[in-house]
Amino acid sequence: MALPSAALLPGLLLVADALALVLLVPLVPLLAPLGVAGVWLEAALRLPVLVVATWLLAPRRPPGATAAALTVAATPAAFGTLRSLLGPPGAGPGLLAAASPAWLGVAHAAAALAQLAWAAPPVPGGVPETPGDVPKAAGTVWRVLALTWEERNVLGAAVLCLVLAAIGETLGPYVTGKVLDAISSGDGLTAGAVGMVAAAGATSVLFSGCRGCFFLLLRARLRRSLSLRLFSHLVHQDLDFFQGRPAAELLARFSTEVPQVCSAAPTAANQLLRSLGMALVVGVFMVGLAPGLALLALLEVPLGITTRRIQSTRKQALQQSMLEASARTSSGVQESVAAIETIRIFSAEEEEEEEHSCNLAKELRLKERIELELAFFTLVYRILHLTIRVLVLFRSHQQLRDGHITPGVLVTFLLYQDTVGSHVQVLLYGFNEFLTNAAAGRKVWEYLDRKPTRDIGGTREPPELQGHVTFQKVSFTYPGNPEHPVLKDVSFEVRSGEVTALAGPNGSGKSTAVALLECLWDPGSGKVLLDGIPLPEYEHQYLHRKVVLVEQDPVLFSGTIRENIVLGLEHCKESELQEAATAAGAMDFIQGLEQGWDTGESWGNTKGILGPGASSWGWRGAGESWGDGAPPDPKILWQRWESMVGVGGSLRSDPTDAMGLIPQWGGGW
Ligand SMILES: Nc1ncnc2c1ncn2[C@@H]1O[C@H](COP(=O)(O)OP(=O)(O)OP(=O)(O)O)[C@@H](O)[C@H]1O
Repeated sequence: MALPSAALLPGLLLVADALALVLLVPLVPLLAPLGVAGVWLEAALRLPVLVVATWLLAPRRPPGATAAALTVAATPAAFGTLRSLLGPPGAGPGLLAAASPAWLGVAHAAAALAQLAWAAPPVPGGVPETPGDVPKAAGTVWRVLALTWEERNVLGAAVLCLVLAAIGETLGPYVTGKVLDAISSGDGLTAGAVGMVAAAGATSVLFSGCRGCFFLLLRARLRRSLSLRLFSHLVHQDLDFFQGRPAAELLARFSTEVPQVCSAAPTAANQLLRSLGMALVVGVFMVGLAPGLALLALLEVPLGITTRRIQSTRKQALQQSMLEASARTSSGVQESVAAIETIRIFSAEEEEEEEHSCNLAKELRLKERIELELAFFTLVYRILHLTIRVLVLFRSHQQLRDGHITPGVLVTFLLYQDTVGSHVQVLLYGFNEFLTNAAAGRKVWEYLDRKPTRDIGGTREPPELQGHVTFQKVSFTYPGNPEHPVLKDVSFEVRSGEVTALAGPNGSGKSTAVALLECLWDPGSGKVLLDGIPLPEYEHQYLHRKVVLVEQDPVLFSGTIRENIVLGLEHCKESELQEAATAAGAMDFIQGLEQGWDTGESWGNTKGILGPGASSWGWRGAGESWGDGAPPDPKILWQRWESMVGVGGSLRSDPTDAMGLIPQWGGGW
């Protein structure tokens, strides 16, 4: 049985390293006197050999092979550095090439353990699996950065303000110190000195404000751009994309994930750039003051990064499950609100309550888990910080005793260490948040990657249509139910100027035939022809202006009556609008309304038109008994729920819910 390449990797690295060390033995007399620099030089020389060795595993080279080679090369050097910093006086770092072969084994075992902790943080148990298709979109971080780059003007302005505000902040104490020096040297308080302090303060305040404003603007623009892109992608998807995918799940992407993804880069840039700059500058000062102590103190950075990395991977997994769990809770609420009549008829209120309570409990468990892990990792990080602090104090005590540093240097160093510590904290936390927020967009990117498969690129727009429909040996199976063919070799004709009815038992495929005629689906085999031309050859908008469907349950969009009637008709004239309303018998009813055609600016207003008059239009729920007025529309209830509990949602209209009767046609194309 062939060993997987990931299992081969440690053995291969061990052999390659042993070979490299044999080659390095002649260099030991040159490297040993260099101390810490020597061990790092040795690591740098071993690294290319190790990296080249991993290429031998191609084409099944495991991901992370270069990182493994890097860890193996750096582990002995890092150990040697620590040993020389903390070990007994005179303890050198020690070259691996000069050590006994057992050290090679120990170094590789330590590196393998570090790799294991980095690469495979234990997957949190008891977390509900993500439903349906697991997010696969890769490169979420790069995609967030690419999205942010599209708003580079605003980003540039924000970063410029950030730099100017940081300069103002840094200059403030410096200028204040200079003024104090001038006062103490007897020059007195000059207008110039006061002006400098005021200018530094004003610069800091002004640009801090602008910085915040530009980052907020950036976030808003990113949100608009990503929401728009996602929406236009969704409305062009094939219908099978929407099958079995609750609307609330899709809406959760808009209400939760899009804002989270769009806040990733602005928040990170705002926090991280400043902290990175400050940490680097102060870190350089620390190295200048006491290099040995600085190396020891700065050990906190890689160890902190490792801890945060493990935490981040676990948090991302938990958060993904949390997002899925909230999407499921939302779709449960939406379903219950939409199907309230059915629930009432079956007196299933308690079952629904129970299910909702179960969904909420799952969410709560995940939330608790996230918070517990946060507390645990904060504790680990604090212990790490404290340990490094104690080690620095211990080492500085030795250096003070030996006269390598003065008490003044020690105090300055410890103050710097605090500053760097707080900025490193922000860096690690901010970076972790950035990764988590960027990862929240996996499903959004996955949706954006999905291309519709149906071709709607027809071009025919004949000036005249007879309206002669032919079904030629049409067979069709819904993609969501491939086992159950709905239409098998169906052929019939519908002639222009005649009223034709399709009759058949429930589920025999009447609505499906109408959906095929509306070009909502492509037949699996056979053809649907209009005037002898297959439907896909007609231009999309042209076809849908000519082939019209009146559903049993019309969908009412938010907006005015006028907007609902002219939906999809770009240049509809007033006379055509009135003609359509008169033909539908709705003219008197519309004219009787206080705001006429403009009634229903929002869903709240449409309540007023759900009356006996409206019921003749077949508006759902009209005139039913819901207490003292019109029935509360599920959409309104859902919106209220959304604003109350902070989840996204709206109603899904089932596009296949078509009337099983081909309506009157002929002459009116
Ligand atoms: N979107 C869908 N996905 C999978 N199966 C579907 C879908 N829509 C309808 N079906 C199935 O296809 C079959 C035909 O449904 P269709 O609605 O076309 O029948 P119908 O004759 O119009 O029924 P009715 O008289 O009840 O309206 C049924 O078995 C139905 O369950």
